[in-house]
Amino acid sequence: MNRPVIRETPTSLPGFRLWPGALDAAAQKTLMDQVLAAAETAPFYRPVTPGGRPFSVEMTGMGSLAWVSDRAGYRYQPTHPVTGQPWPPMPQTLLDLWDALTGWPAPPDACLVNLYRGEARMGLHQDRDEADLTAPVLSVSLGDTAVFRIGPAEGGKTHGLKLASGDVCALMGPARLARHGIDRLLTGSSQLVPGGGRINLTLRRAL
Ligand SMILES: O=C(O)CCC(=O)C(=O)O
Ligand SMILES: [Fe+2]
Repeated sequence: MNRPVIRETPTSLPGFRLWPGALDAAAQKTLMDQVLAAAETAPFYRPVTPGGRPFSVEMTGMGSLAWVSDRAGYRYQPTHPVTGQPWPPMPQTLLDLWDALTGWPAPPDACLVNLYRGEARMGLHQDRDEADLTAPVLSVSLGDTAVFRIGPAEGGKTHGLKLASGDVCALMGPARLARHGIDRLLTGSSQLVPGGGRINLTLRRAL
């Protein structure tokens, strides 16, 4: 993978960091191919909320753990909930990206892969199922541009910004528990995802 672009967009939320175009077209394609290869053994599936409502997003995972949701709740687990098999390994390119951008001394152990198609969205939430809530969350966008919404942990005003293919952002430090979600996709804005849509990779330290 090419060295990430160090250009960074300042944002009004301390600890929220955005690297527009961190992955160039070639790096996006390489990563897309790695995700598609992983999805051959760990297929995308549609989780349900603890209340039994299907997510509009389909998910899979990579790494020793991945986040799952079902009637029993939210958690990280070492196996795919449908196949029962271990998650495929996390590509080295993602481990390198984590190092380069977060500088966190320990590697991520979990990569959640979200697939958004059509009207799929993700409601405002905090990422707080991880053991150490001081470790960063690093998020990579591939495919269609999405309108991402983010605001302070405590509530109050949120703002929307576009995340395009190749953009990388992080929730770190004072923004680690920021509320965030995906309002909608700009459908057809990219051809990277076969069949259309957007893939988001979220690297975290679960344990
Ligand atoms: O798709 C995104 O950019 C956000 C995903 C997210 O917030 C999550 O999976 O927790
Ligand atoms: Fe999240």
